[in-house]
Amino acid sequence: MNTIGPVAVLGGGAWGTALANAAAASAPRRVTLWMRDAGAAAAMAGTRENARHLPGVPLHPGVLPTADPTTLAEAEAVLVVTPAQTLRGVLTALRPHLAPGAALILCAKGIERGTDAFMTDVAAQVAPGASIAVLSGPSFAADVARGLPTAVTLASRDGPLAAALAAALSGPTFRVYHGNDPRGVEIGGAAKNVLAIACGAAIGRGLGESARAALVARSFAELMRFARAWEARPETLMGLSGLGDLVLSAASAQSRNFAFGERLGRGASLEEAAGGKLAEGALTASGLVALARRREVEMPVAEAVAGLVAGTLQLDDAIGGLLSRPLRAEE
Ligand SMILES: NC(=O)C1=CN([C@@H]2O[C@H](COP(=O)(O)OP(=O)(O)OC[C@H]3O[C@@H](n4cnc5c(N)ncnc54)[C@H](OP(=O)(O)O)[C@@H]3O)[C@@H](O)[C@H]2O)C=CC1
Ligand SMILES: O=C(CO)COP(=O)(O)O
Repeated sequence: MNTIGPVAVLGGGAWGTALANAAAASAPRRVTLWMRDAGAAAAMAGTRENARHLPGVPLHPGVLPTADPTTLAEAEAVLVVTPAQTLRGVLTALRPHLAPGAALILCAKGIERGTDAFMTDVAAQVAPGASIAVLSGPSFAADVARGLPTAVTLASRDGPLAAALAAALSGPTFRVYHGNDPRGVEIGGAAKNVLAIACGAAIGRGLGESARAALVARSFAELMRFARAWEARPETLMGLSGLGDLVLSAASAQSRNFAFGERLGRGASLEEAAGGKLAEGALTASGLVALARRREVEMPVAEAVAGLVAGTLQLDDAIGGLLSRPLRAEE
């Protein structure tokens, strides 16, 4: 039974729009899609399309695009879908407009620069006492929006809440599994973006499919080591939000992180490689590596990406560094 009433989505990008559509399609309910730009919200309300971030996808009739934060008060669940580096600012500004009991479902994939904080920690600081969940997994916004089969995970320390939220957002082709290891789920989402950049760079540099497969496997080993050190459950990382999302993002040029790495591999500058698009991994690499070092976790692939995006390491040196590491037992 679907027991969650009105839903709000913060952030009118590709993923926010796709999730707003999914939330409206899963039950007859109001879905408020909050955007920072009143003009863009009005245009979307008129054309019923997010022409900038998700062109060609009709907005579900149940979705109300708006820039007015006072419309958020009725929401029982709030999906927070602005980029990771904006979470603190967006939640700080909008928290006073949210119902005190509203559950926060964090959908950005990243680690905060400067503080190296996980998304759940940022949210807990800004909204102490709020029920917090994380939604992540292999899911391109365009695929979800087109109704292609997709599966994600929604996790909260409050297991029954996670189950209720997952049921409330699931639809015939959008399958939302649930769990109680939000740390594991957010680690998978944040780290896979960094590791996908490495896979893109390898392909862009012409290293071939065998190299990509090796990188995926060694990246996954890094992910597991990191997760164990940061008190996440290994099984979580073996699921949709870890292995599933790593495989998707490492294998598809549809991934902005992969595409960013691929362009770097072909010799583009950092600015050219970004091409004005969001590549969360480039912003998260330094935080991931800092957290890994803090708990003495070896992450050579993530370290290489952090060096590349900081401009302190050249790609061929990064490749040489990875290939000349001492051979050892696989673990
Ligand atoms: N796209 C995808 O397939 C998926 C994305 N994600 C994750 O979702 C998050 C968002 O990605 P996505 O929607 O694709 O990104 P987009 O680049 O498509 O959109 C980002 C949105 O965030 C808005 N925004 C940026 N900064 C702020 C701010 N300070 N305050 C309010 N709004 C802001 C932008 O507003 P404006 O339009 O005004 O610039 C834009 O609407 C990322 O962490 C990403 O990793 C997760 C799964 C799938
Ligand atoms: O997280 C995503 C798919 O699960 C989207 O990946 P990109 O941000 O790399 O496009």
